[in-house]
Amino acid sequence: MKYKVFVDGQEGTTGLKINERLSGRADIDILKIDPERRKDPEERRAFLNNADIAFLCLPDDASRESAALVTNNRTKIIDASTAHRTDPNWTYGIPELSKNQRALIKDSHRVAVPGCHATGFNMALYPLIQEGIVPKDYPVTCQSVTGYSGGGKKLIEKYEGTGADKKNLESPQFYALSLKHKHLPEMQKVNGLVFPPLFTPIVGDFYQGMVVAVPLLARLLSKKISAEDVQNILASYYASERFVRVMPYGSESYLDNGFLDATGCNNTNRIEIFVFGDSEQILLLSRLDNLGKGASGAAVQNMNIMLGLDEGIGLE
Ligand SMILES: NC(=O)C1=CN([C@@H]2O[C@H](COP(=O)(O)OP(=O)(O)OC[C@H]3O[C@@H](n4cnc5c(N)ncnc54)[C@H](OP(=O)(O)O)[C@@H]3O)[C@@H](O)[C@H]2O)C=CC1
Ligand SMILES: CC(=O)N[C@@H](CCC(=O)OP(=O)(O)O)C(=O)O
Repeated sequence: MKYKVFVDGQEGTTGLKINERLSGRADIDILKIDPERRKDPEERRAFLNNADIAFLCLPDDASRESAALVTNNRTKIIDASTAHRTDPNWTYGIPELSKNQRALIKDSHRVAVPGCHATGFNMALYPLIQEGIVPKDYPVTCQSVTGYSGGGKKLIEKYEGTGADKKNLESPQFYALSLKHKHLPEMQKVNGLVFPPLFTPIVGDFYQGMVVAVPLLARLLSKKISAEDVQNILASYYASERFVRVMPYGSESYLDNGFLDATGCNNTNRIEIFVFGDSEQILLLSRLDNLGKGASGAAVQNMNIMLGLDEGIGLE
């Protein structure tokens, strides 16, 4: 028996990647909607309700619409958008987050794939909140450097399209300067933070890959702890996770003459967590592929879990 999978948003950046990841699989039958009718709600309703698994790779409003179009209780939905990430009726799709999360995902019919920045942020910070090291009222800040595919077709067109004024795009650019980035609600909720983090993302002139930084001041933590201790804690927290690598403390050998590039996990479902610093300052850095563990890789990992399969099938 093959599982019937429908990708709503099959022509988009995330949809195409999911198709790529699933196309070689003998256990999956991908249901293809006529491209001309891909935005027609009635046609989508038919495809959505015929699928065992429906991936939503759509803008938020269209994702909400698709979720409402599913009227049977069999189709399982995996939503890559921001629409349902803090919705209590949906399960947050980071299986490695805690001991229970994988089981919750397995039993769920509605899984929200986390935002790419939020994935790096949550996976670095959550264990330290759980261990009572970072207090929930800590004044958390986060910086993140990402490739432009994170902005989907519109931002790709801006960087690659003909007629684009490339001059402005040569230097990395700060964005989301309203300080209301769409990932903030999930960053705050997952960790139970009292205050939203101060989050400043930066987009650069490269296609994919990202590094998310969370700096911590040891004197503001709940326990006396050094960067090396934090690395030990994260390494044991994720010790059995195949897609999470907590890099050795002081991992100078993973740097290129002191530089850390954002593309080191590209085309994988891997996340690498680095810890730098000393007994006063601690810097957590998560490196991942925004299109891998930050989107389509995570979506497929969640699907494998929801189908009761080995979660690594089709993932590197
Ligand atoms: N890119 C990334 O790194 C990540 C993206 N995401 C999230 O995944 C979702 C998809 O993002 P991404 O793939 O980058 O976006 P894209 O803009 O690349 O793709 C979105 C696709 O949805 C289609 N679409 C728009 N409205 C409708 C509709 N009403 N019905 C059917 N299809 C529609 C678009 O059509 P058309 O081809 O005509 O534009 C496009 O093909 C977003 O919510 C995004 O936030 C999540 C994690 C990472
Ligand atoms: C460069 C860029 O604009 N990136 C997007 C995030 C992409 C992502 O993965 O977030 P979603 O899953 O919520 O789309 C942004 O920061 O809004």
